[in-house]
Amino acid sequence: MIYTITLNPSIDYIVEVHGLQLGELNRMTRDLKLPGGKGINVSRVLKRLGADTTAMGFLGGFTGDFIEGFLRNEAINADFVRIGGGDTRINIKLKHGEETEINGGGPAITGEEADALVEKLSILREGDLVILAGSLPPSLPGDFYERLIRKCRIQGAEFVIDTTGEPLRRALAYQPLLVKPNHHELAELFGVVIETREQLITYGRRLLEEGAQHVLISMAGEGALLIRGAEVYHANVPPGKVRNSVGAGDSMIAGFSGTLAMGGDLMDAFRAGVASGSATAFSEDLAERTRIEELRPQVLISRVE
Ligand SMILES: Nc1ncnc2c1ncn2[C@@H]1O[C@H](COP(=O)(O)OP(=O)(O)O)[C@@H](O)[C@H]1O
Ligand SMILES: O=P(O)(O)OC[C@H]1O[C@](O)(COP(=O)(O)O)[C@@H](O)[C@@H]1O
Repeated sequence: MIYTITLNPSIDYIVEVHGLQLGELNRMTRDLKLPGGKGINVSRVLKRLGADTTAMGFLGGFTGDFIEGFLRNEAINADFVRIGGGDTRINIKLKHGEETEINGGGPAITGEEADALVEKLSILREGDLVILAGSLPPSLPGDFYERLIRKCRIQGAEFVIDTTGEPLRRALAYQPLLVKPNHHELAELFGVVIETREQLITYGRRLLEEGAQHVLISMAGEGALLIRGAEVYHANVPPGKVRNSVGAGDSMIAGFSGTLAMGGDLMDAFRAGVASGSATAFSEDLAERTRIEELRPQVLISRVE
């Protein structure tokens, strides 16, 4: 069974404004509300790829109700801790020729609510996969991901983690099946400027040395690198018109992890990851299966080292 954990879900409020004028009244030319947060996006894409998951994390208020209802409509199992201290955040995705994102901090979560989520993980069994993804709401302690990971390990489950900074760093020692920084997050993690593919590989390898089993470095329209042991592979992205890159990284994690979990080999997983990421970048909402299947054969993988 695959579980996703989103500690800080969101409603993604996608707003399009032509000719945005700061300091003036602007009218939306289009808007759309979607459930968001990294683990929730992974659950939605995995459902489309034919894998059932249970989505977990924290939800609160009317925004939490919206997300639960949306997941129910898509027949995705949800087992969230309901919080009393505020509404799940609303993240603004402003399309004005470019994409500008304004993400909320997140509601207050009490110690008891945090404990309740850890307790829910007692359901995990050997062979399960847990995908932990997204930012930590500010009210949770910095080591909360580590607490969840320790619980996964005690229960015998594998885990994937997609977060940034110190929580990602600390997760490495527990040997995640996959980490997927984008090129900016990798540079930020090591406090360096990265300008070449060689530098990406050097710092990607450090994540392996610190414990990760596989490292995917996503580079938006430039494709991705996969590092495992001494091997390094590059994948291009297929051609297409970019409509919405929000959720592209989450879709990549879903395609990669889902393929491995369903018994596919590493190159199948890499190809599915890139095709899923690009299919989302070329769609309004997250990618549909048909689009992913259409792009899959167009992803060309080459061994770099
Ligand atoms: N502009 C794009 N054109 C084609 N594919 C894209 C584009 N942006 C993202 N993707 C696909 O999605 C994957 C993840 O995107 P990226 O933006 O690097 O991740 P994140 O959303 O985590 O920042 C990329 O490796 C690629 O396969
Ligand atoms: O938890 P964070 O880092 O604030 O990110 C949350 C945001 O990331 C998303 O999950 C999209 O992530 P990606 O574009 O990296 O795939 C949005 O749905 C959400 O608004």
